[in-house]
Amino acid sequence: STSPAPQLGASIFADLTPAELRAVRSFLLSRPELGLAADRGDSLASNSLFLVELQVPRKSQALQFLDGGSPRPPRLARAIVFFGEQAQPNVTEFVVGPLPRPSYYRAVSYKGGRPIPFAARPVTLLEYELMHRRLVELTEPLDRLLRDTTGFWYHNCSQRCLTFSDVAPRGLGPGERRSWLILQRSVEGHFLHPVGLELLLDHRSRDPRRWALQQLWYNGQYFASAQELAWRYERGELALARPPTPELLFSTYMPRGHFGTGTPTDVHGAKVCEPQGKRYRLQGNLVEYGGWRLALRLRSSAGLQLFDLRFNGERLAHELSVQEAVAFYGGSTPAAMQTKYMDAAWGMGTLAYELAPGIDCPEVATYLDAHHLYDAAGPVRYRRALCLFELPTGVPLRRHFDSDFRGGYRFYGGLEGQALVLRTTATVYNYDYIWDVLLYPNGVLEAKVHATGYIHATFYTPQGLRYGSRVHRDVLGNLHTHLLHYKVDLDIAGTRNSFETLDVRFENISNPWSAGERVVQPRLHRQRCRSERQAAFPFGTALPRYLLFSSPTQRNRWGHPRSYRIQYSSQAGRVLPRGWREERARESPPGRYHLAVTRHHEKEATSSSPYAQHDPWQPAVDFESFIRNDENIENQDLVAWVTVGFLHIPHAEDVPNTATPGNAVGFFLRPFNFFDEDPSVASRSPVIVRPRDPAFAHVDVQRWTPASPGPCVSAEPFGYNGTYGQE
Ligand SMILES: Cn1cnc(CC=O)c1
Ligand SMILES: [Ca+2]
Ligand SMILES: [Ca+2]
Ligand SMILES: [Cu+2]
Repeated sequence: STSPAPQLGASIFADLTPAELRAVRSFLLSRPELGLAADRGDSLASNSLFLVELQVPRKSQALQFLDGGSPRPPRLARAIVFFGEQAQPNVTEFVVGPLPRPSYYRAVSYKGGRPIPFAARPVTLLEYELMHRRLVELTEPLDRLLRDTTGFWYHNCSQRCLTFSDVAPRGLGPGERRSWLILQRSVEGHFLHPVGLELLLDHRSRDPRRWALQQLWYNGQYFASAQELAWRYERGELALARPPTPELLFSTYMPRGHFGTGTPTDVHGAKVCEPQGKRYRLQGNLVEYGGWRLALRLRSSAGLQLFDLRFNGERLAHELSVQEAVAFYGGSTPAAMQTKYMDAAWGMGTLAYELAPGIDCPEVATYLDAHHLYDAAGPVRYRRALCLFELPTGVPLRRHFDSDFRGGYRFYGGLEGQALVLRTTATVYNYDYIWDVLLYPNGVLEAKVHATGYIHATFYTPQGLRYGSRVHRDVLGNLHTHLLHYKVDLDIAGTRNSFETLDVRFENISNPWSAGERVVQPRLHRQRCRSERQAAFPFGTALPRYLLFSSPTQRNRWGHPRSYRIQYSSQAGRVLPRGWREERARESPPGRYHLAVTRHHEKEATSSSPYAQHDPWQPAVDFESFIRNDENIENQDLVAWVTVGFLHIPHAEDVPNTATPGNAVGFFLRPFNFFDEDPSVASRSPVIVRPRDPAFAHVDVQRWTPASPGPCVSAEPFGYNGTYGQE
């Protein structure tokens, strides 16, 4: 587990242990003035503790401690309470401390200090259970219709049951809480089995008896009530959805069909092995590998959060973390057109379910459990929520064959390619995101996310074809844009940095060595961004190709400012037209921008919140306010807010699942004149081969690793000839 090893600096960023989570819960429950219910019972009109997690130390305190001299910052917790019992129900966040024996708490607010409306809270398991119970009652009039046309039903069901997927936002303006629900057959892969009925359930009241269906959509038509729909059915006035055909379940992983070649797939394929053991070190939440050293944790809201990222002892970033994942859809059904998912509100960080060895991570990976106190009466253990492993990248980190162009060579040099992978997943209902951070021994860090799992699908009608592909008889895969948001608090050779872009412009000059001729060629075009507005790059405009964070004072041996570069692998684009009334909110967090560079402020710790999904119109964290004051960003502590993403137009091959190849986006952090040469020269893994005689009959192999790696790699010892020529 990632429980803190207190002697290590990294431990100040370690997630709370189960004992610490329990201590915070007991302390808050013991405060009579908070009136917290010990168990959530059956009522939404109670005061309940929703979340407890680490309150990350302030950056200034953390650095003073990590860089020596100052005492360890107090260990604090963040707690979210739903005050549902009050006349004016609300959500309040608290800081609780000090751990391990808390003695105080204080309410805290987001920048701007706006109270968090009760209607903005995430949906709890209790609310889902109550929604289900109410739906059993409300769908009773539809029993016959559902049984006849789908072969499944909701009311009084023990087998052949229907289930639902709910979409969000849950309304069209602040304070609303009414959700469109997509009814689906409860079979393996139910997300691909919409039955053609969508229901709008108003569940705003704290009293579920007052919850009601406001509208229904059945096979292309709207109805004001379940009774109206049932009545139209009884009278034979409905265009009916067709019952399912008794074929193999198309949404299953069960194999079917054959490949066109005889490649065996019933034996194991290639595997990762560590012939001489692990080369990385994990102590508590501290990871060390190939020059890298960092602290990790898993935030309940958004997941992976790394701190104090260093290479060769030098800090490169204070923080690198996932902030939000959004998916904005289009469609002809009400649920599809309403779907703008913002996954932090669905507890994305807690949705890191068990990783399967050999599939989700190599067998040899190290697996870590996580503990979350999120919508539960105590800490919940998530087995194997995170893994780390050294991965052969399958491509050399660098190599050169130095040909003599006469059938021989002067030398061959190669450095095998490996990276340490930190991996976790988030299964946000239908979708599975695989979050990776890769550490390469040349000082490069890659953040990458793969999308897989089931598409969010709706019932096929011909009108749907404007919004996606028909992927089965009754199923439309709706188009959507995925946006993934990261915070990168780069500290390049110190906390004071400047930001500039570098690209090329073409110059047209007279040719200095041939009078009368012209030379057209690229030259460097450098643009220093002096303020936050200048460093905000909206979608729809070309992102300069080099985005550089530099030290204002330190230069490398060759006189260049020591810099790191952010390099994108992304096809993110706009999800709503600018200016549309919900654009500001719905694209917030920083979904308007490929990149925004802001001044670091403690009050701007995250770009999203668990409340963004349910109150996108007045977001608790208004990212635009981070840049609205257009602060100077020269020689300041800077934070990069990075958005990557892609447009997903589902297609037949998204069945049964979206596949990872081609569905990965991310970014690299790459040194750019930060070092004097490639720091991977420190690796002892290169192999150099030199011919020993002019006939190439013998070679000298120079290496710093054993000639034969060990038992799990082919027994053939290393050999190299290097000559080439006619047979
Ligand atoms: C229900 N839900 C919330 N987010 C998702 C993932 C994207 O489609 C699903
Ligand atoms: Ca600012
Ligand atoms: Ca910084
Ligand atoms: Cu998708």
